[in-house]
Amino acid sequence: MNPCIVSPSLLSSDFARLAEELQALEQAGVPWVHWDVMDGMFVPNITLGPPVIKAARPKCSLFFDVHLMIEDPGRYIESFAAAGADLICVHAEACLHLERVVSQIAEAGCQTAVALNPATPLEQIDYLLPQLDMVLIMSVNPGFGGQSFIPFSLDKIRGLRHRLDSRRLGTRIQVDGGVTTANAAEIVTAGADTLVSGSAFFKHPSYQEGLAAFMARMQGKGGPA
Ligand SMILES: O=C(CO)[C@H](O)[C@H](O)COP(=O)(O)O
Repeated sequence: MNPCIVSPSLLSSDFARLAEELQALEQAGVPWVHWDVMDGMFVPNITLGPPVIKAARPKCSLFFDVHLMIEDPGRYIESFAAAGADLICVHAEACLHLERVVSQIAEAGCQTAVALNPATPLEQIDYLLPQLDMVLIMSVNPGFGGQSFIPFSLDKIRGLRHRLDSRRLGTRIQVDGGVTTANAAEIVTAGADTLVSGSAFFKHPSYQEGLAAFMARMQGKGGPA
């Protein structure tokens, strides 16, 4: 399994102070940040696009984990890559030709990832697993922060961990939605190595504390929830 990573979801950050937020996260030792890109079509919410990511890119060296919750994302892969994405994640449900879009991400020089909504079965990406750097298991229906973790997601994480290990694949398993310090250990025990957290992470008085609390839980050391 890969080393555990926390990727705070910027959806819960202060967008009016985005550059300062990124710098504070970097200083706290956070390795990745998760950008939630929403188009008001694939999900019932609208957030940001390539110009915001491009403006943020020179402000920090954080790994930009870009989650596209948009229809037909193949139209925008090169724009997000040029804006500074390190990893681009597209939804299986949003792509008519998923293999083509994943190849497009790799050709654009980014790490590749596919997200599955809670009700989408793992079988949809079986053939693609060797081409993926990461699979994102959505543990809420995408669109908004602050929702509750859907319990059957744990079974899905276990199923994916089994599929990856039996094929000796080092693909990361990311989990997004309702992830807190109270359930982080259970999610990692199920097989995930990359946790996205928005509301639970940003509620910590300092990002250093937030990161320490999540890492302690992910490494099975307990600590305050
Ligand atoms: O993709 C998302 C919503 O679609 C967010 O990344 C996710 O919901 C994070 O927020 P929280 O940790 O508060 O659930």
